[in-house]
Amino acid sequence: MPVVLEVRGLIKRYGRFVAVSGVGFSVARGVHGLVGPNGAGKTTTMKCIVGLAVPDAGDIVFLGESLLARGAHRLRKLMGYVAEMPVLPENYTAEELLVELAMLEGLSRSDALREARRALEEVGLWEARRLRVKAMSKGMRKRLYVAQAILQPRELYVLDEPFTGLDPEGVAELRQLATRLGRDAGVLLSSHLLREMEDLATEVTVIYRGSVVYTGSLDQLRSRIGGGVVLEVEVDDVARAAKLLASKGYKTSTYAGRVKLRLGSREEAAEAIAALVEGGVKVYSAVRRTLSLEEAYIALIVGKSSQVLSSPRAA
Ligand SMILES: Nc1ncnc2c1ncn2[C@@H]1O[C@H](COP(=O)(O)OP(=O)(O)OP(=O)(O)O)[C@@H](O)[C@H]1O
Repeated sequence: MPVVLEVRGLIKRYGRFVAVSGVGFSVARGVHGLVGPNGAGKTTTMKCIVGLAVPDAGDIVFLGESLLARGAHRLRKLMGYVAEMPVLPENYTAEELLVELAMLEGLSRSDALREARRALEEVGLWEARRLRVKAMSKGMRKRLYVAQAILQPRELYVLDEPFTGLDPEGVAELRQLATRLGRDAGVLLSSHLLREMEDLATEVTVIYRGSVVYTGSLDQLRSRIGGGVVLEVEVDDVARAAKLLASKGYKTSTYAGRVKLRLGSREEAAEAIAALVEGGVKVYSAVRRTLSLEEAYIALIVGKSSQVLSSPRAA
């Protein structure tokens, strides 16, 4: 797969604060997920790629050319960008706005109209093409912003948290669109949820506090960290159960009347339950299941499995 974009040792500071600290990854054709919790540095990295922020160090190589070199801005026409919180002029209709933008990109009026209409159809805004931006819902604005990014074929699409503000239908449509775009181009798509990358991205880069903690295939990431097994036990006294299990060397977390622990083997489940019963704890139910991708992701970014178990939302 040819590499479309290579980010090398990217550093970006805001004053003395280092927001991005030596980030490196490469994007080939297809969808590449840029995943990390809030404040990890996803938007800053993307802004450096699309030229809205100037890196302090490192390099960004796009189609074999450094974007930091003189004159490289012409290459940015080959990138489509969807910002996390787009601002659009309120008085334009969807169609007028896209035609203007396409003409700014150098298309003739008739070509601009044709491409604007195609883009409107692709993002599901055809019916709303005569609606003014000010009358649009958040989700419609988001779709319109996606439309401006696909006005012309690009080599790279940079989509910053594109699913935010979209309804489930909008999310499904955008996932399809991203997959379609990824057939002929690189698509760098950010999210704070790794699970959003399932059945979408083939490659992912996970960043945490400005540094890359994983870059590579989603399958490899899954097999590397996703093989864990979790036991959830519903008990009468969670505090006592947690203390008992801790004394046996288990790392636990508790929530909603349950104790959750990570297991190394099947036998450990039986041992843990036996320890609870012998210790006088009433066990109402016990469920053994594999670690979800999201739990594994939290384990990866936090670097220790005990933190995984403390997240009830991950269950
Ligand atoms: N213009 C700025 N000035 C100062 N600090 C900034 C600026 N922009 C971002 N930061 C800081 O840099 C860090 C990374 O921010 P960034 O927006 O890149 O993270 P993110 O991964 O996109 O987060 P989110 O998922 O919340 O959008 C954060 O701590 C943020 O507060």
